[in-house]
Amino acid sequence: MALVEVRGLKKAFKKGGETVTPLAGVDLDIHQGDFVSMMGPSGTGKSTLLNAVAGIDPPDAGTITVAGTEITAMSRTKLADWRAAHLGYIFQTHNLVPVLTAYENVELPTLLASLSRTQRRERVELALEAVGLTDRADHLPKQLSGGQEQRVGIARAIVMNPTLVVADEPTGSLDAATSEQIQTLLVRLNEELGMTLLMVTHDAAVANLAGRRLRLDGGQIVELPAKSNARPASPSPAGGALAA
Ligand SMILES: Nc1ncnc2c1ncn2[C@@H]1O[C@H](COP(=O)(O)OP(=O)(O)OP(=O)(O)O)[C@@H](O)[C@H]1O
Repeated sequence: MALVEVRGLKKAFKKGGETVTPLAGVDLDIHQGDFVSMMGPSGTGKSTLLNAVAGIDPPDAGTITVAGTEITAMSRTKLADWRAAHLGYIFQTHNLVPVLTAYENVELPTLLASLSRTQRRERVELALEAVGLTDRADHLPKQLSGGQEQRVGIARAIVMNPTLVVADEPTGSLDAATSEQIQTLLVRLNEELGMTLLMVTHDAAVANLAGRRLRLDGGQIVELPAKSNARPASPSPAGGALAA
């Protein structure tokens, strides 16, 4: 059984007098340890699919099952609890709370879980270490570079050792050098920490980091052939250092 099973997913929006149908019966399997990228024309529905899989925006029809739990059958309240425990979301812009330090921003998701102070501290320290920012823990977002802010956002996404990490244009607002740092980090999350990643990007080079590349167009998913220079699928077990 795949880690994520999407079946017959449909979503339409009314725009003016028209109906747009970004998802017209999408089927998709994502396996444990996959790094999957998704490209496609602007406005085609990539974020709509990502947000459905993330349990943020429910579909009109179809089912999404993650690690055996059908999230499309959950109430809004249960879904919020599920997201807190199982989902990491990496945004295009980091969305850090400006008055909190890097440490406190990463700590936020842990406050929703029943963890002791020591367990919380261990998780936050591991996540900051994973993104190479241990020495910036006490800095406010305005004291960090754009790349460091994005790394804090990534640490916050992985601090609960999520079942699935989704990323919507994670390098979209970064300069080329900073984008490369974040690309390296995404590959490490997958290869070294065994995280399962679903990433939307407009950048073909970033999409090519992934072991599997998808294209969403006309409401359907197309699996692109593996690139000859693509990295092999990661064999590493889920959890890695953050599993503690
Ligand atoms: N809440 C909404 N209400 C109405 N229409 C919406 C809503 N959300 C998305 N849409 C429409 O659905 C379509 C798909 O949007 P979506 O943001 O998923 O595309 P995308 O592929 O992620 O685009 P981009 O690459 O530009 O980010 C677009 O036509 C968009 O305008």
